[in-house]
Amino acid sequence: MGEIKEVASKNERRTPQMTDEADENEQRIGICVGSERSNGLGALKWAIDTKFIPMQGHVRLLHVMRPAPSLHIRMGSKQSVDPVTEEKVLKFKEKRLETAMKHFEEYIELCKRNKITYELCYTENDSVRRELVIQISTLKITKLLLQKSPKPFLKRIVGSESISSYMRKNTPGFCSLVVIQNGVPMERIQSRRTLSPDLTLSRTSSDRTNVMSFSHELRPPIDGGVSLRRCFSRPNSPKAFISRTLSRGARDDCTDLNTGQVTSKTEQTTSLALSSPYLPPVIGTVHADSKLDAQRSHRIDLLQRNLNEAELAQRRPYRGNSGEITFPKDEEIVETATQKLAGDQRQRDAAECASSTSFLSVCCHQRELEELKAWEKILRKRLEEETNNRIAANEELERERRLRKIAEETALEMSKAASSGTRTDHNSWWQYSFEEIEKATDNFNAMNKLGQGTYGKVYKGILHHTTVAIKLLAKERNADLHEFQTKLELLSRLHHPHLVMLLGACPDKACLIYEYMANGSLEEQLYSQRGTPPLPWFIRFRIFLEVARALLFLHSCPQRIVHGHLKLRNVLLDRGYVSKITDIHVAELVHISSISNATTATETLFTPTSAYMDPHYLRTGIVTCDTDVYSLGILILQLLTKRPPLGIAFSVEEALERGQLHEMLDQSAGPWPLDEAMAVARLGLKCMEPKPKDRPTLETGVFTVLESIQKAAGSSETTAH
Ligand SMILES: Nc1ncnc2c1ncn2[C@@H]1O[C@H](COP(=O)(O)OP(=O)(O)OP(=O)(O)O)[C@@H](O)[C@H]1O
Repeated sequence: MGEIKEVASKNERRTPQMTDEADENEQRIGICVGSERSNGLGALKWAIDTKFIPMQGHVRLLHVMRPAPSLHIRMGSKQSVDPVTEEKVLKFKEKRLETAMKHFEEYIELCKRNKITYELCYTENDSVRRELVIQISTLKITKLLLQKSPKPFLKRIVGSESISSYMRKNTPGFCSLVVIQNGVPMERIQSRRTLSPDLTLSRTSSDRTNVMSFSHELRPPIDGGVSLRRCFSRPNSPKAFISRTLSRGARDDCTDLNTGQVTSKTEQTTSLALSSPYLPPVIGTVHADSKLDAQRSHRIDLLQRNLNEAELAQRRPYRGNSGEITFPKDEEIVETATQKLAGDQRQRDAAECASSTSFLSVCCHQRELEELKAWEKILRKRLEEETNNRIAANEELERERRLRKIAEETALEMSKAASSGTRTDHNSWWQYSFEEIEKATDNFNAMNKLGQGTYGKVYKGILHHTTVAIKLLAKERNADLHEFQTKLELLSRLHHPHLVMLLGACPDKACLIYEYMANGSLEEQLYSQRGTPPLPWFIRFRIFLEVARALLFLHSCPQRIVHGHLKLRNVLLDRGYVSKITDIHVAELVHISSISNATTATETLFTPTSAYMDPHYLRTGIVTCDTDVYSLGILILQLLTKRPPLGIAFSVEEALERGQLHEMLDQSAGPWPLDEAMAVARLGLKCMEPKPKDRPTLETGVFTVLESIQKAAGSSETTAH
């Protein structure tokens, strides 16, 4: 506050008369100081930065506060005075003024830094916007800067008109309005209203309360009343100000407790005007010294009035103790009048204190209640959402716990089964209803369709907040329920990092639910069908090994599972391009006898893809684990060359013989390490030997080569990341 005084003292040169008598051509800039810190400060900054306010210029900072509500108390009515309440009022008013002054602090600091003189115009009115228009007229503001702020929470709910739009419509013609938003002027409006400054002084009936008692002669501000305007050229200490306002006359406005509306009582005001001269409509700079003088003079006015009253009442002769008729002495009259004045004043202040405190609390409570109700609504909604989320999360957790338990039990049983050769009938897959599947796929919405294979359509879906792939098997493939469930039992127990996991099923409608593989099939990636960049050679090297590991796992299961139709489309890639084999629901049906290590496939159970098919199987109809090795050979050569399976072995063999393999390699995979590529190409050809006995075994022949080339691939992949 000290600093404020220092700056403000520079303004003492500007008297109200000076302000009022300023040159008609002078630009009078006003800035609306909102109750939020951001609301107006940006406008001032803009005005300074753009020299809208010239160097050593002058600005009027207009801040309107809503008045403290109060009750009308009839003068002279008897009220018991509670000294504590008086103190409360004092504190309340002190706080209020401090609040008002705080709004100005940063503005003053900014003006001071930029050598701009200022006037602080603090007024109170129920309608901030209307008061601003009145201020424009009164202060003859020619340019008003208004910072547009985002609609506050309650305003949004209530949907009331913003100050800026009101000002757009009501700013007097002589004043142009500049609306600043986000530090830039959004609009410059020369109002269409053509009212002269004087005409715009006319107020509405509710404003009149505060204006009709204004005097054109310069009278001091006595009342800090509900809508009375105050202007400071320098901030007085709140205490000093409060003591002034507390010594004022009675209020001229009444408040309806039911509506909370402050209304005027003309009769009351008129009588008050005699004793409570208000600030003149010409708002200029009023110095603290002159205010103090004025205050003193006002007190004398009051005293004078009381003296007159007392004199009238007491000038009557009275009978003394001795029985003689005497007239009261002057000192006695003065004494009585002074006592009456003090008594009246105490009574008024106490009454006002009690009423304003109670009404204030009613109003505050009403407002708080409204806000609280709005908040309560929002919080209730949030609480509901959070409760639902928590319930869903708990359910999911519970389900996962159950699944984990099942998985653990299954693993235990499997290991037991592996050692004892027995099978368990315990379900290890999660069962979903068809309604759940429909909901998960949005009724099998075409947008969710991932593809279609020999056995049915595949959809993307969300089950329990998890993305899954749902394979809806074609009807004719729907085996009897018991058989289907038996298959599921086996498939769901196949857990391997390079096998697509079967998460569950809907046996009634033959739906299989798999983990979702975000990067689709190897075929889609190799031919960039998803618009993704080509797979680099080192990822392809890694995939060879991953697929071989998955095959070895299947072949090593107690039931010895042959995949039977391994191909690019049956190898899927997850988000991190880790490959996993899918579609083993057909292969699992082929149980290889532990004695012969071979079985005959029936047409319905085993439908190989011809180009990938092992010639041995085509010749004999017997599938063995070597059948998968043959398919792996084709897959390797395809990933090296990006060529179709038919005739691929012949082409690669020839290229190798000519020492021209590099011509065959898929150049989009990047610079292949040639030695490693040749080693893999040879391995692929070996896997494709027509006779199974000439093919390498996975454990020895295949892994030896694939693992040896991984070093080159591994270091390149690490560098690529
Ligand atoms: N788990 C999955 N995650 C993501 N996409 C998948 C998944 N399973 C299948 N797809 C997509 O659905 C397509 C069809 O798969 P599906 O297994 O039904 O047929 P296919 O393997 O392409 O052909 P076929 O049945 O003849 O072997 C795949 O190409 C793939 O793009």
